[in-house]
Amino acid sequence: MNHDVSTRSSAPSPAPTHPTWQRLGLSLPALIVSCQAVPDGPFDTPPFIRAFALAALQSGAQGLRLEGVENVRTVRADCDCPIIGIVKRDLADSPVRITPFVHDVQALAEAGATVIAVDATDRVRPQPVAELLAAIHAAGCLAMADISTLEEARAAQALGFDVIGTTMSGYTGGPVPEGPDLVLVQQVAALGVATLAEGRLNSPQAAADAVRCGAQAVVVGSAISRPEYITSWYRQAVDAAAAAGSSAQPGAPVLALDIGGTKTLVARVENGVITHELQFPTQRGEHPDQWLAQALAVTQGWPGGWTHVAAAVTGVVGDDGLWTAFNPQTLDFPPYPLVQRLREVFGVPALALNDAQAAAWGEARCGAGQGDDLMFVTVSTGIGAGLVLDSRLRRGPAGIAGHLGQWRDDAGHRLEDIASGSALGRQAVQAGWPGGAPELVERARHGEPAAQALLQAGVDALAQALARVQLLLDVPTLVLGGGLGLAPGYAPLLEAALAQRLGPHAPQVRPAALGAHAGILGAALCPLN
Ligand SMILES: CC(=O)N[C@H](C=O)[C@@H](O)[C@H](O)[C@H](O)COP(=O)(O)O
Repeated sequence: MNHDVSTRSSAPSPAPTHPTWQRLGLSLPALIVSCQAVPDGPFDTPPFIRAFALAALQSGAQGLRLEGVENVRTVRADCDCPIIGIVKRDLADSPVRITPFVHDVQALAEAGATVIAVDATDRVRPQPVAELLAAIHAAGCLAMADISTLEEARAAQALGFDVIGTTMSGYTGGPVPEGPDLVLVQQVAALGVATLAEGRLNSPQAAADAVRCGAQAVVVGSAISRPEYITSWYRQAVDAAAAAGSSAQPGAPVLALDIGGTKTLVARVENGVITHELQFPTQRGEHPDQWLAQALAVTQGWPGGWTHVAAAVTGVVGDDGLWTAFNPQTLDFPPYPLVQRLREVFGVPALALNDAQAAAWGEARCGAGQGDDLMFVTVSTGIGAGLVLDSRLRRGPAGIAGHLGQWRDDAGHRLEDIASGSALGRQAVQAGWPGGAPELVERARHGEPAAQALLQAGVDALAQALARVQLLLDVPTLVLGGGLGLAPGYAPLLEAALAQRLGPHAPQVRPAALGAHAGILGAALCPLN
């Protein structure tokens, strides 16, 4: 049976640009399935490896990664697809396991491997990586470097490897992380090399995230071809669900974080009441790992413990827990697996959501909108919103529900760039009022026509957007928060602008009741699942 898999992909994909992908005949992004059995487990024989391989190729995989010369030879007899071959050895004098010897390279090439992968980590090894690379190329194969750090990726690129995989990240010391190393995927892709994400892509979502982070191909192994691992993940998940069900009772203590563009607030919340809290500047330019490390450090001595950790953050958090910046001017960082890292750093179950969404939930549960469906709108540095509809917080699978500030008017201006506190502050300074937005509000209150006109223009832009939301959703209550939203005189202006557009159908405008704590309380009161 022949499998010309290079023509099998039905997914629309960009033309392969990197020479490696062209030589392999892969359409991108490519799914490569690693068919490796648990050593000495019930599937650890060439016929089972062959069956996994053929099943994968019949279902959308374009290539395979196989361990062992016999397995490569057996599968090659049945398919023409690219095969990444490796040999694993447990050596007494080196931690390197993947294809450590030149004779392994030669045997894999002879058995039919297209690509040969070697461990290219910076560790003690029996034969230099450069010798293995030369042997791979001499055998007419492509060379893949399995690396664990950006430095190793750079070294492999300099040596002339054809493709670099993040395979070894998490396996060179210390506990193995729960999820894939998407930061490394992103860093390697930025080098401009053919980038293959590999390691702990244990869900379709994780594989898709790796592609979003720049990988042109993904290797998925255990989640497809190690039923023993898959079974144990299910076992752990159902056990954890049972444990969370008993611990995360309403009122149980929660550690809540609110990570904003300028400051991070951390608090322990029990029964909806803040028992401890602390604030520190968000170090812009640092990696999100640092922000979590600082939150962990400052909460270390707090008594009472917590059942889980909940984060409200600026930006977007999707269903998969991946955190991305929506407006990099507010806070910029690479896509970050926030929920997973919270779990790892704090050692307890975790959830995360957008800060305005969290504030909406906080106001709905214990603030200005108790019992009502509502729209929460914060007019502050930016403009954000959150929706509680039919008593449920609407986040959306991508996490973008409520990102009102990102709306653009007909001229292409983003709402928060023309109507937020910082936008009006900039306009005030341009008008000659160095006190920015607060001075603008003050001058408008005292009847200065120029200040009134500026403020009114911002209010009108927001009211225009809110009127459209209202026509779509018919929300009875609009809870208004944020520095500018709560400034004296702002709410009546907005109310009037809404009434002008919606008449009796305008929502009732109420000031937010929880102030700076809305996000942290909302996150803390969010159900864990
Ligand atoms: C570190 C190491 O030895 N990785 C090996 C490399 O071939 C395999 O055990 C992995 O299964 C493979 O990398 C795919 O990863 P995952 O099974 O997590 O999808």
